Amino acid sequence: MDYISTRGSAPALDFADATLAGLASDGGLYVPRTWPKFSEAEIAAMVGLPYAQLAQRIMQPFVGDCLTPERLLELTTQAYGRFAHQAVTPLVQLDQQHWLLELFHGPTLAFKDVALQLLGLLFEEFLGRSDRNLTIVGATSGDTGSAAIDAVAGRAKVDIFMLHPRGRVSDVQRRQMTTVLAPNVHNIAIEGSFDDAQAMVKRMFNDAAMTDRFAIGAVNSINWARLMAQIVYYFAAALQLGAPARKVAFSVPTGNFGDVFAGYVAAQMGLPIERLIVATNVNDILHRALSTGDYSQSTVTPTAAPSMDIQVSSNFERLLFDVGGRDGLALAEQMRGFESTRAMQLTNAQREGAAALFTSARADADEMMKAIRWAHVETGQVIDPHTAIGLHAAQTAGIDPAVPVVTLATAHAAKFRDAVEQATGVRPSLPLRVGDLFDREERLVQLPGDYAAVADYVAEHASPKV
Ligand SMILES: Cc1ncc(COP(=O)(O)O)c(C=O)c1O
Ligand SMILES: N[C@@H](CCOP(=O)(O)O)C(=O)O
Repeated sequence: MDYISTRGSAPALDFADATLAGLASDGGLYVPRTWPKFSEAEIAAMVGLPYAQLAQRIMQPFVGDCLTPERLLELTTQAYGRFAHQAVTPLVQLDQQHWLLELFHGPTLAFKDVALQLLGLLFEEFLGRSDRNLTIVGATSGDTGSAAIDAVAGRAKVDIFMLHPRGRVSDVQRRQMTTVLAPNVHNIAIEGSFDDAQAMVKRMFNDAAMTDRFAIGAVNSINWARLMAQIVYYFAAALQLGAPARKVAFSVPTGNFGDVFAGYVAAQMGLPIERLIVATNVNDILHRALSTGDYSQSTVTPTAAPSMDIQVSSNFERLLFDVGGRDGLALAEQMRGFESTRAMQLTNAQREGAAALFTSARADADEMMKAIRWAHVETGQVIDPHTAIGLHAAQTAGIDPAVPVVTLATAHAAKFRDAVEQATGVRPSLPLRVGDLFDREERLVQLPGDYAAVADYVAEHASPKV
C-alpha cells in the first residue's frame, strides 16, 4: 500500500515513511491510494476476535509489508495491554436503540489513547531502522497532548513539543501533560486558540529553515496512522451489534474530523454503516459545511467541551479529496482559496458525496447539559460534555428506530469534573490509574501566539535529524 497527498504533488510514500512524515510536503494529508475492502464473509469471520487481533486484521492492509502480521500483532497486543478494560473499547447499552462506545479506558482517559499508544510503538519501530531523530510538534485542545506525551515520554530518538491554548483546557487535561517531566517532553502554552496552535504546527512542516535541520513529525490526526488505528473500534462495535448482517449508525463528537473520518474509512472497507452523525458544539463549521455547503471559519467560542473548540477541521480535507473525485491539484487550489479568505463553498460533488453517509447536528450549552443529565437520571451513566454532544445528536438525528445508534464516548467524565458536577450534582472522581495528578510538579513554558517564538523555542531544544 502506498500513500498519496490530498494536494497531488508530494511524492507517494509507503506506510512507514508516511507515519514518520506526518504531513505531506505539499501541505496536503496522506491517504491510502485505494481503500482496502473486506468481503461480507471476511467481516463475519471477525466476530468474537480479541481487540488486539481484530486491530491487526483491519490494519494489516494499510501497513502492507512495512510490518509482518506477527510483528503488527505484537505491537497491537502491547498497545492495548495498557487499557484498563479487557474489551479495550466496551459497549454499554443506554436504551432500546442507543449505545455508548467507551473509548476512554486508556492511560490518559480519552479516545486518543487508542491510536497514540500504537503510534508511540510505531515510531520506535520505524526509527529503530534508521539513524533519524524525530521532532514531534503537536497542537492540542486538551486530549491529544496527554495521550501523545504518555505514548512517547522517555523514548529514544524522539522529542515532543506540545502546544496548547493557554487557559482553554481543563485543569486535569493540563496537568496530564505538564506533570510529565521526562527530558524529551516540552509543553508550550500559547496565547490564542487551538486553531492558532494547529496553524503553527502545519506551518513548521513547510518551513525549510526547520525541516532542513529537524525531521518534524506529527501526532495529530493529520498523521494517517492515527486514523488507521481509530477505524478498528467502528468494526468492534458494529460486529457486536450484528454486522455484517445488520447496519449500525454512529454519532461522533467532532472537532478535527479525524474520528468520524475513521468511520467513513470503515464504511469504504465494507462495514455496513447506516449513517455517520457529525456532532458539534457551537463551534459548528462542520455542521454548517455539511448542511449548507458553506465552510467558513469564525472565531472560536470557548465551551464546556473544550476539546471540540475547533473551527478549522484538518481531516475534512481528506473527505473533500475522496468524495470530490480525488483530484489533488484541484483540491490544492480550493484549499489555497480557503487559506487566504478563511471561507470556501463545497462543490456539488463534495456536497452530494458527503450527504450520502453523513448527517450533522449542533448542540448548544443547554442541550449538552440536558444530555448529561438525561444519561445520569435515565441510565445511571455519568458522561462527559463531548460525549453528551454526541448523544444529543444521536437522539435528534431521526435515525430509523430499528437501527442501533452508537455514540462514541470520547472522554472520561473526570476530565471535565466542573461541567459534569454542574449538570448532575455528582463530581466524578479520577480513576486510580492517573495517580496523584494534583500533587505533582508542573513544567511548561508560556509563549505568545507567534510562530517565530515557537519555532525558535523548538530549534533551541530539539535534536537535529541525524
Ligand atoms: C474528548 C474529545 N471528543 C471529541 C473530539 C473530536 O475528535 P476529532 O478531532 O477527531 O473530530 C476530541 C478532539 O479532537 C476530543 O478530545
Ligand atoms: N481534540 C483534540 C484536538 C486535536 O485533534 P487531533 O485528533 O487532530 O489530534 C485534542 O484534544 O487535542
